[in-house]
Amino acid sequence: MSAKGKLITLEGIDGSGKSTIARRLSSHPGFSDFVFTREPTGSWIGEAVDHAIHSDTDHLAELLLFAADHAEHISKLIRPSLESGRNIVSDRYSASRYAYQGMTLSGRFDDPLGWVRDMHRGWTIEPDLTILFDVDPETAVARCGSRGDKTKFEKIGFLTGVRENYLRLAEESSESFIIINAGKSMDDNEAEVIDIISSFL
Ligand SMILES: Nc1ncnc2c1ncn2[C@@H]1O[C@H](COP(=O)(O)OP(=O)(O)O)[C@@H](O)[C@H]1O
Ligand SMILES: Cc1cn([C@H]2C[C@H](O)[C@@H](COP(=O)(O)OP(=O)(O)O)O2)c(=O)[nH]c1=O
Repeated sequence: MSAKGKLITLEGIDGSGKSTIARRLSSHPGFSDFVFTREPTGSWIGEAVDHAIHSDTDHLAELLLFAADHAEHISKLIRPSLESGRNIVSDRYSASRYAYQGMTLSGRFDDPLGWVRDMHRGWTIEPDLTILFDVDPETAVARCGSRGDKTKFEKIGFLTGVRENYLRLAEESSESFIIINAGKSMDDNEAEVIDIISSFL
């Protein structure tokens, strides 16, 4: 039986440049045997999530859709790929929920980030490594300026809170988080991420 694969996740606020790097890695020869995936997924539940984030859906309902998409992602792709020894890079994963829904649900729970994290316990698969693309929200929003599929989350004030949540997560799980300064060029970000993943594996 082959050894278990590793789960590496890319996280950060909208416009931090994760998807650009995921796309570059997926065509890099050193990553040809990796599984590349993302959340929200392309499943029908992911489509429902997409509907939620482009409307004024109740925030708890929205969290539960994201979580349902995560459960489907784990059972259909993440667990089988890891068990067959494949390494995975996922553009967003559970920490997106802790950071974003930790913001949307503020006012509804005393510690929304902690509440959302707790509701994943017992069924999620924790990443082996999370690379946090840290960038200031002004830069991130400016980068997103021209893109057509803007979500309701791409606002400086909101993303400032999401960034704080990510930094809290990184501090609380420092053994599995690496923070990069994603304000650099795409080439520099790519080189740094390749270095991090190569030394991790
Ligand atoms: N390091 C960078 N410097 C300048 N622009 C960038 C950089 N990384 C990504 N971009 C641009 O910013 C926008 C958002 O990037 P994207 O990778 O989709 O971010 P994310 O997936 O984190 O939301 C895209 O138009 C992309 O071309
Ligand atoms: C996975 C996930 C994403 N999100 C947010 C982050 C994004 O604003 C949006 C996903 O849209 P997407 O177009 O995938 O954004 P990006 O290119 O920045 O990754 O949903 C959550 O709020 N919770 C989650 O659990």
